Amino acid sequence: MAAALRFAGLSPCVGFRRDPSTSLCLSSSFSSNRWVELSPRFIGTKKAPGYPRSRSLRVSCERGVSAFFEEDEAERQGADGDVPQLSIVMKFGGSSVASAQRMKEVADLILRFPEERPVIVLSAMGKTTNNLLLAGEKAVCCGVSNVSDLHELSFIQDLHLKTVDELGLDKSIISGLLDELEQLLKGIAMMKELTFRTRDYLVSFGECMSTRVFAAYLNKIGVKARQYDAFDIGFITTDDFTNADILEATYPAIAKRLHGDWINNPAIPIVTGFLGKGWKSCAVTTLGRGGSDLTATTIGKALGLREIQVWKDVDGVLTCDPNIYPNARPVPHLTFEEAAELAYFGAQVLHPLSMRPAREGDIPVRVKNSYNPQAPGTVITKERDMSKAVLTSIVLKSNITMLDIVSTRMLGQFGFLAKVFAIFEDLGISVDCVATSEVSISLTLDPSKLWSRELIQQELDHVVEELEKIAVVHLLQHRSIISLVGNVQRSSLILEKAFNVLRKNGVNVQMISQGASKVNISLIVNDDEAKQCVKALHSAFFENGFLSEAEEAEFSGNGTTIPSNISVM
Ligand SMILES: Nc1ncnc2c1ncn2[C@@H]1O[C@H](COP(=O)(O)OP(=O)(O)O)[C@@H](O)[C@H]1O
Ligand SMILES: N[C@@H](CC(=O)OP(=O)(O)O)C(=O)O
Repeated sequence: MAAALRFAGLSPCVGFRRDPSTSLCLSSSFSSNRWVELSPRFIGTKKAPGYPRSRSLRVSCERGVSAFFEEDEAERQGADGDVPQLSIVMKFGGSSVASAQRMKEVADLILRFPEERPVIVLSAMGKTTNNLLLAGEKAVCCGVSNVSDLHELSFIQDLHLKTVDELGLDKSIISGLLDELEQLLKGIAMMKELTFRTRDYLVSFGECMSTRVFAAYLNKIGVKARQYDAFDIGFITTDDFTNADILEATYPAIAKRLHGDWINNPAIPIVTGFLGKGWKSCAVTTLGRGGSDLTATTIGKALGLREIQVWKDVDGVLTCDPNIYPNARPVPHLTFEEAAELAYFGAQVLHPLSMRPAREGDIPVRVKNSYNPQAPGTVITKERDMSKAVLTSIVLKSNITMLDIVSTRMLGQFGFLAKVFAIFEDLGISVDCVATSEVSISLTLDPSKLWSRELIQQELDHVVEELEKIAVVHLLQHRSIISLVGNVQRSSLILEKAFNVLRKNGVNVQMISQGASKVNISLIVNDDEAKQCVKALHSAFFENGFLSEAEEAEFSGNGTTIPSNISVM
C-alpha cells in the first residue's frame, strides 16, 4: 500500500509511526516526546512539530490491521513548490446568487481580494430549493402528463435559463440537468411517492446548477475556476436523508482532492453547498436546510484555512431576527459557543451544526453581507472578552411542543428521569430544554428533526402513549422558546430585566432553563405572545441605554449570578 510506505518513510521526523509488532498507528506526544497509540478507527487531522497549521497531517488507521498516515501528496508538493496555498473559504447563500446580476456582483466581490486564494461554496439560486421541494410534492399527485406544466418547474427552468443567457453563457451548461430534473419529477409522478432519499436527489439539482453557472461565468471573464459536486469529492455523510451528518473521513478526502487539483492546475474551486454522499447507500444526501454553512466550515477545517466567510443578505448576526424586529443591530463579535446556541435555538442565519468544524479547527468565521460588503459583519472566534458583555442576542423558536410529565410513583423514586429519557432515545426524538423537580419533568421537543420542522402528530401520540405507562402527561403545543444569549455570568441582571419586561406585558413564563450552556437562558411562553415579548425585550435591552449602563457598571459576582444550572417550571 503506497500510503503505508509513505508512513514508514516519513514518520520518524513528523510525529507518527507504526508499531511494527501490532501495526497500530502511534502519534508522538509533542510535549513529552512519548509515543501514544491512536484509536484504531482514528481518521482525522493531527498537527506535527515543525509543520505550519495549514500543513497538519491526515492520519488514517485501519482497524488495527494496518495503519498509516498519509501526508497529503499534493499538500506536500504545494508547500514545497511555488503554488501558494488556498487561503480562505467564501460561502454565498441563495440570496447572494439569486440572479445573473447578483452572480456578477459576487464575482466582483471575489476579485476585490486578489491576495486571497478562496474556495467558493454556493447554495442554490434564490428560492430554488423551496421550489424543487414544492414541485416534488405536487408531482406525487398531479399525474405524469401534468409535470411539465408545474409552475415550480417552469420557475426553475426560467430562472436558470435567463441567468445563463444574461451572463452570456452557453445553455448546454445546465440543459442536461434541467432535462434530468423534469424526468425525475415524471418518475415521482409515476411512482406517486417521494421518499426522503429521492427528495435529497431532487433538491441537489439546485446547487449542481448554481455552481456550474457560476464557474462557467468566472471562466468566461478570465478567472480560472473549477466546479465540484460535493458528493463526488469526498463529502461522506450518514445515510440520514434530508438531515445527514458529515463523517470524519470527509476531512482527509476533500483536502486531498481540492489540494491535489489546486497544485496540479490552480483554478478557484466552486463547490456545491448542502450536499453529500451517504456512506452506505452512496446516494446523494443533504445536510438539513441551510446546510451550505456546514459545507463551508467543513472545507475550512479540512484544509486548515485562515478564515471561513459566510456571505448573507444581512449585516452579520443580528441582535434578533430582523423579520421580527427590523431595527435589530449587528453583533460585532461572538464565540463559537454563542453562535452555536443562537443557531440551535432558531436564528436562521447559521446552520445549527456549522460551528462544530470551525471550533474544532479553531478557524475564525466571519458573517458578512454580500449586498453591503463594507459592513464589518460578525466575527466568530473561540474566545472573546466577556468581562463587560451582558446580552448579545435574542432568539425565537416558535411552534414548540412542551411536555409536562409527572411521575405516578412516590417521592424519591429513583430512575424516573432515566426511564423518561430512554423513551425519547428509543423513539429517536431529541429534547431541547429541560426543567425537573423530584417527581416531575417539563421539557420541550426539538422540532427540527424533519424538513417541515414540526414533529408529526403520529410521533407525538406515540411519545405520550409510552410516557403514560409511567407518568401523567400533559402535552402543551403552540409554545415558543425565547433564548437570551449572552453572558450568563450576569444571569441575575438579565433575568431581573427580562422578568420586569414580561410582567409589564402581562406574560407568564411557563418554564425557564439555563442548562449546561453558560451562554443561554431559555424562557418558554405561548406562541401568540412570543413575538411581542421579543420586541419588548429587544427594546428594553438594546435601545434604552440599558446595556451600556450595565456594561459600564462594575461587575460584582456577589448576588448577581445564579451559579449552577437553573430549572424552573
Ligand atoms: N439573529 C439573526 N441575525 C441575522 N439574520 C437572521 C437572524 N435571525 C434570522 N435571520 C434571517 O436569516 C437570514 C439569513 O440567513 P439565510 O437565509 O440562511 O442566508 P443565506 O441563504 O444567504 O445563507 C436573514 O435574511 C434573516 O432574515
Ligand atoms: N439551498 C439549501 C442549502 C442552503 O444552505 O441554502 P442557503 O445558504 O440559501 O440558506 C437550502 O435552501 O436549504
